[in-house]
Amino acid sequence: MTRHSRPIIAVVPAAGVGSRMQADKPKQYLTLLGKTLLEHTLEVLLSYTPIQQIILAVAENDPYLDRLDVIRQPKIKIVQGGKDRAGSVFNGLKAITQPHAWVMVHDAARPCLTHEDLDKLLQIEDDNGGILAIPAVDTIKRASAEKQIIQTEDRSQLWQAQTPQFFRADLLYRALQQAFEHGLAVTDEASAMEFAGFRPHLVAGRSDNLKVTRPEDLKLAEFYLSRK
Ligand SMILES: Nc1ccn([C@@H]2O[C@H](COP(=O)(O)OP(=O)(O)OP(=O)(O)O)[C@@H](O)[C@H]2O)c(=O)n1
Ligand SMILES: C[C@](O)(CO)[C@H](O)COP(=O)(O)O
Repeated sequence: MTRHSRPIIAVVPAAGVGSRMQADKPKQYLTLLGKTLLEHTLEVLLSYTPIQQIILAVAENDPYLDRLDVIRQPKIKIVQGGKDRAGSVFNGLKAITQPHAWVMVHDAARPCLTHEDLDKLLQIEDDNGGILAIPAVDTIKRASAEKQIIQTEDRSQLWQAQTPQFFRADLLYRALQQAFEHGLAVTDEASAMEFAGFRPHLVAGRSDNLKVTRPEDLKLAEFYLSRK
């Protein structure tokens, strides 16, 4: 199976409530430049031709999804999300039917992703897979439970993980299963793959591929999208 012949499937976890956003609806349905955050994210993936299918994991009884025309695109398949992000991703993986597929897991909350970064990720072809990430640019502090700064970390080898995270779908499925069985708290796919013994590659991404998480992130994301 060469790099160019493997099926590429995107799994988009979009079943969160966005509690840190403190908004009146889940953040993926907040509007930027006249479209929801989810529409922006899906449009980036739909327009990236190497992606053959998008599996979208949404909350059970999501009352917003049906209002979006984009979800009726034939490339998009809807599945029910899980109790946490990893559960939503796992449900998405279960819906992949293509043998030898590779999966790009991308947060619905990251609408500013570029095809330029996707191209970089697509260069990965060994079973370790890889993720977009940015090197730490601030001084990093480790704080005690009382949030008192107790020490400064060496940031020279620290990176902030982003998404997409790109792996062979079958290997990621098994790695997540193993992580769940061992009660591992999985906040990204790479942590499950590392637990399974793989060494995912770090691919330097753009710092504007932010995850919209807190209220102030929305205007920043809108600014980045306006420059596209
Ligand atoms: N049970 C969940 C929880 C999160 N997500 C998705 O995972 C992505 C990244 O998670 P995060 O930014 O934490 O989103 P939320 O969990 O919605 O935010 P919060 O933690 O502030 O509630 C988001 O696109 C979110 O919709 C998901 O699919 N299923
Ligand atoms: C997957 C991720 O975006 C990589 O940084 C991050 O772990 C998601 O964390 P969240 O708390 O679920 O937003």
